[in-house]
Order: sequence, then C-alpha cells, then structure tokens
Amino acid sequence: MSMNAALQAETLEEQVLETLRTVVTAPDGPDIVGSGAVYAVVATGGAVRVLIDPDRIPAGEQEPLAEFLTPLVEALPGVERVVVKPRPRSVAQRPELPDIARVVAVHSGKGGVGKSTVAVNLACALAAAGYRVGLLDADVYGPSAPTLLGLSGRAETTADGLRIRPLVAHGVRVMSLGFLLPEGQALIWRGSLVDQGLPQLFTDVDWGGLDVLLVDLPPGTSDVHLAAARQVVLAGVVTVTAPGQLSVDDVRRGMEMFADLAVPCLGVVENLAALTCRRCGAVGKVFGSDGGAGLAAEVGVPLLARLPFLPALAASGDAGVPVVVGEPDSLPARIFTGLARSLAGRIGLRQEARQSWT
Ligand SMILES: Nc1ncnc2c1ncn2[C@@H]1O[C@H](COP(=O)(O)OP(=O)(O)OP(=O)(O)O)[C@@H](O)[C@H]1O
Repeated sequence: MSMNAALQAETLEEQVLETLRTVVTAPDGPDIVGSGAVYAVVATGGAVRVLIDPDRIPAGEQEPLAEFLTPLVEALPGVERVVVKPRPRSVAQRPELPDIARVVAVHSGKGGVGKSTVAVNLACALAAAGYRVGLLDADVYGPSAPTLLGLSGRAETTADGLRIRPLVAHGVRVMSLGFLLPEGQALIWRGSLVDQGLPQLFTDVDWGGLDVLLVDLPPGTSDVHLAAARQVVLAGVVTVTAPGQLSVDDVRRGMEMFADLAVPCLGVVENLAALTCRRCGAVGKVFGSDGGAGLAAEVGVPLLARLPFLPALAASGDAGVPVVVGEPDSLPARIFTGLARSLAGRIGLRQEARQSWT
C-alpha cells in the first residue's frame, strides 16, 4: 500500500462517522453521533472500532445496536473488520489536565528500539521551536530520561509542599520516577503502585502551563499503559518501531490496545531503519526492510520520520546532551525537527510559537 493509500485511510474515521450520523434510535431523536451515543471511532487500517457510550445506550440495547451498525460500517470501502463495543467505563472519567493543552504518549511494542531517544529529542525540538514542553518519563521499569538529558538529583516540592517541581533541561520540564527514588535504587511496580503512583506523576507535578506534555511509556502492553490512558485524555500515540517484522507485530498489538481505549495513533517513527557505511556511503538495511513504512501504510497512519542507525545519536545519549541540542545542524537533529513539525501539525498546536520554523 502506498503513502497515498495511507492518506486516504486517514479519512476512514470521518467516513464512518458520516455513516453513523444517518442512524437514529428514535424517529424524531438526534442521530447517534450527535447524541453522544457513539463515544469514539478509531480505525487502525481496515479494522474499525466503534466505541459506544454505555451511559447513553442501556446494556440491553447495545447488542442489537452493534448488530445493526456492523453491516453498515462494513459496507464502506476500505473497511475490513468492524467491532462495535461499549467503551471501557474508566475511559469516560479521564480528567483534562489543567494548563496542559495536549498530552501525547510515545510508545513502542518492544524495548530498546529507541523510544526514549525519540521522546527526549522530540521534546527538545518542540521546545527549541518555542513550545512549552513537558516530558513525563513514565517508563516505570527503566526510566532513562534523566540519563539522556544529563539530569541527576531529586525532585523537590513546591514552596507550599503540595506539589512536585519538575526539573528543567534544555527548556523542557521533566519529571521521572528516577527523580523520586534514592539514586541507584530500583522499584518494582506492582498493581496498586501503578494504579496510585502513576496518576500522581500526572497530577501532583507543578507543570505550569504546557502546550504539550510528552509521556514516555514503557514498551509493550501492560497495566501502566492502561493506567496512563485512563488517567488523562491522550491526544494520541507516537509509535516507535524498528523495521523488523516481529517489532511490527508488537506495534500493531499496542495500537489495538490504544484503539480500544479510544486513543488514536498519530503516526509511526521508524528507527534503526538503515546503516550507512562511513567509508563508501552505502546504505544497508540491518533490521529488516521497510517495516515501519509498511506498517504505517497498513494501519493508515503517517510515517512521521525515519532514522537510520547513527553512532552520533548513541554517543549523544550517553553524554546526556540530546543531539537536537548538541548538534542542531546534524542529520538526526534535522530529522527530529521535521518530526516535531509534523507532530505539531497533527495535534494542532498553537501556531504563533512556530516562528522559528518559518
Ligand atoms: N538511530 C539510532 N542510532 C544509534 N543508536 C541509537 C539510535 N536510536 C537509539 N539508539 C541507542 O539505542 C539505545 C536504546 O535507546 P533507547 O533507550 O532510546 O531505547 P528505548 O526503546 O527507550 O529502550 P527501553 O525499552 O529500555 O525504554 C540507546 O543507547 C540509544 O542511544
């Protein structure tokens, strides 16, 4: 499938909504989209989820409604599979965080594919463009933002003692579990800690006003992801993958999980896409070929960026100075700036901060 097809598929959710707007549950009543009975429509490629609001459609009416809607949506071109189901109850209770315009998760199906590197550089690129940016390192099993940003020490509380003050690096306000634990101490997060601790990382931090809060989630699918998606209204997820087929399958699972929670995938970043030979300049595909691009097209989301294997990127991570800050004219820095620009457009960040891109 080409990128054109991917772009067309972007409108699939709108096409589905348009069809659902023709459905009413009572002769003179509002349509099921206008009445809020349809909570969200999320399409991952040809697979469409219609999440209905159980507060508006009583339990006994949900199945007949699903049976009625399924063939209607299935009949649309490009639709391969339809699931109509109630949204999880917890999803409706998500609070909007005061003073934070957009919350975006950065996720990967597998560990070690460069998710935190992308999150940190993306945050710095957005900050360099004038946006007010926060980075919440919610990778509770292996917080790496402190290392990648060269931050150490512990977070302090605000003067009134009620909230936690984020640390600041390169214009990005940063909060990580790493700032709350005594140095070198690991913490095993189990159910109740995830349920209680993670929400606090969102709400008890004195973020100040933010245009965007990036949340670096752990890889895979776990309670932490569910807790995050239930805790805040996520504008969407940026999915980082290496090109190999196995990573891609993991990514797909992650996207399906987020779709069930009414969180759309904003696009894919393909990392470690190729290795450039320093002597002859030849480009070799190390970890499989075009998995990220193929995946993006298949699930109908844009390929936001492709990063080859770049030793400079690994070195900058080890040095604690993101490449976007340390070498702003380098190839990886330019790729991250392009990624930041695409993301800002996708989530509709305010325009006036973008002078430095024009
Ligand atoms: N394109 C790249 N070129 C070279 N090195 C890279 C690239 N992307 C990431 N790395 C390096 O790979 C290692 C893993 O990256 P990172 O910690 O960002 O991965 P992750 O997916 O967040 O891992 P985890 O699952 O542990 O959270 C780091 O040492 C990083 O510097």
